[in-house]
Amino acid sequence: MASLLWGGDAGAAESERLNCHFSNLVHPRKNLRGIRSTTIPNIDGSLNMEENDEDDVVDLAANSLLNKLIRQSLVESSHRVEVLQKDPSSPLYSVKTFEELRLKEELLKGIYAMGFNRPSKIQEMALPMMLAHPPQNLIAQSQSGTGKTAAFVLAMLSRVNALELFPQCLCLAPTYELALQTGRVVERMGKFCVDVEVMYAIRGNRIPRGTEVTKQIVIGTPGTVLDWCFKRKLIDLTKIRVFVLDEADVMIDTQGFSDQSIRIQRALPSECQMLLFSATFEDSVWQFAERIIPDPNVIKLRKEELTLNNIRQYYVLCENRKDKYQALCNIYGGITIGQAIIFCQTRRNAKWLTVEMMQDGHQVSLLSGELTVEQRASIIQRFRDGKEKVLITTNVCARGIDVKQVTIVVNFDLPVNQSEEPDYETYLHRIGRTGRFGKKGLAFNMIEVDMLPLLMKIQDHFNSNIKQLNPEDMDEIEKLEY
Ligand SMILES: Nc1ncnc2c1ncn2[C@@H]1O[C@H](COP(=O)(O)OP(=O)(O)OP(=O)(O)O)[C@@H](O)[C@H]1O
Repeated sequence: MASLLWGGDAGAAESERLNCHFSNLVHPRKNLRGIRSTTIPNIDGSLNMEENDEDDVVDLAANSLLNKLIRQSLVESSHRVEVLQKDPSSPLYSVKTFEELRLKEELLKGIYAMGFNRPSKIQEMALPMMLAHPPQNLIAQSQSGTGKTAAFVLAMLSRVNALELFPQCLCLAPTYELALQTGRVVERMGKFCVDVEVMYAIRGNRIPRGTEVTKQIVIGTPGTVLDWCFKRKLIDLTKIRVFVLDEADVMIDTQGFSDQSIRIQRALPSECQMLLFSATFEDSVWQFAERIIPDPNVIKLRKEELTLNNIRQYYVLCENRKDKYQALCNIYGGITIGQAIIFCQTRRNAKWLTVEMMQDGHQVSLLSGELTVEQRASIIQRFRDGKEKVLITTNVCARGIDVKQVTIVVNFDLPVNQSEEPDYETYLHRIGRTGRFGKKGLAFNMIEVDMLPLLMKIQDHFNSNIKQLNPEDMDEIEKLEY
């Protein structure tokens, strides 16, 4: 291991940590791409919040990491699986137990030590294909949290030869932090695999030219991996047996990563097993997947259809921001609220509303884009645990984050795009936070008069009925139920 370090400085300590043999990786407190870390707002009443009028942009990589940090267990998917097998006559049954996969004893021990009892839906379908002889290529899509990482980690750990001291499995992830998360799964699942080691090809882990890399599994970001393979010649791609492209949807969202991944893939031997995973499957992801994975089996979960059918939508006409706040208080006082998420368009509005509500004695928390991912994860966790009943947020929370007990969504500001037109997708995703899994939900839109035409467009677009509510009419408000 000493040969992999580059001196006795702080960097060496970092490198030592990154190259360790399944040691406990400490997650470095770093910010993700696109997340500004300047000031962290105090939401404890002592408000030194800097005024920042920026809209928060949705960062796919940050959302993906956030989901991993707050997820405690498998997301049970009830969606239909579609399987397109490369060779339909090949007898690749799905499996119901891990034993049926004839995994190495030490892997079964690792799986059970992680508390897994049986394969998830995606694992049930994908593992027989991934572990088949000869190895088969696979493109797999399944929503976030359904067990994809565990599936391909199992495939990598099944195929490594601990006695051969060179990289045999290569996994590309879109960010430093996501690579570390995958590495942790390799560590935990491979806990009983003696002499199997993982190495991180990520920025900051600088390895001297000519160093011999002896670890069998390399996880990294495309840029650094490319550098290690072609410039520094640390990895011999012709010896790679399993190539994994994780989070393909996030990957193609990042400038340059598709091309870099394709360059790496082109240098792999034809017998290398190629696996691609993605939580979503838009056309662009599909086109990329087909370019990079030759002759694949395909597993897809049908998309979750977000609908507005079981959500009752209302709007309240207001003169200004103060007026909107008053209406919100009336609604809040008039009905029993489980938990509510309130969306604002800008950070400035979100902060203003947080202060107002706190001064009125409400327990609220604020989630906006300048927080680190770890801070956001902890806020969402507290909200999930019911420690706060109201979460005020910008668009950072519109997608992907699942808090089941939310019964009310408030659009304190309507979502609009840069051309000042309604942002229908975001509306659907915001409102879709409530009324999930057949439960009923309520949505309120606080509308200043000039925004009314936009609300009407939203109503037409979704062909749904958004009813006007008089915020002074407490009788009517009290009759609302969900
Ligand atoms: N068969 C299983 N039984 C029980 N828990 C599981 C099983 N497979 C995975 N998990 C757990 O479920 C959670 C989600 O799994 P995993 O991270 O593999 O999902 P994912 O689909 O890769 O998510 P993402 O799209 O965010 O990458 C993790 O906490 C993991 O430990």
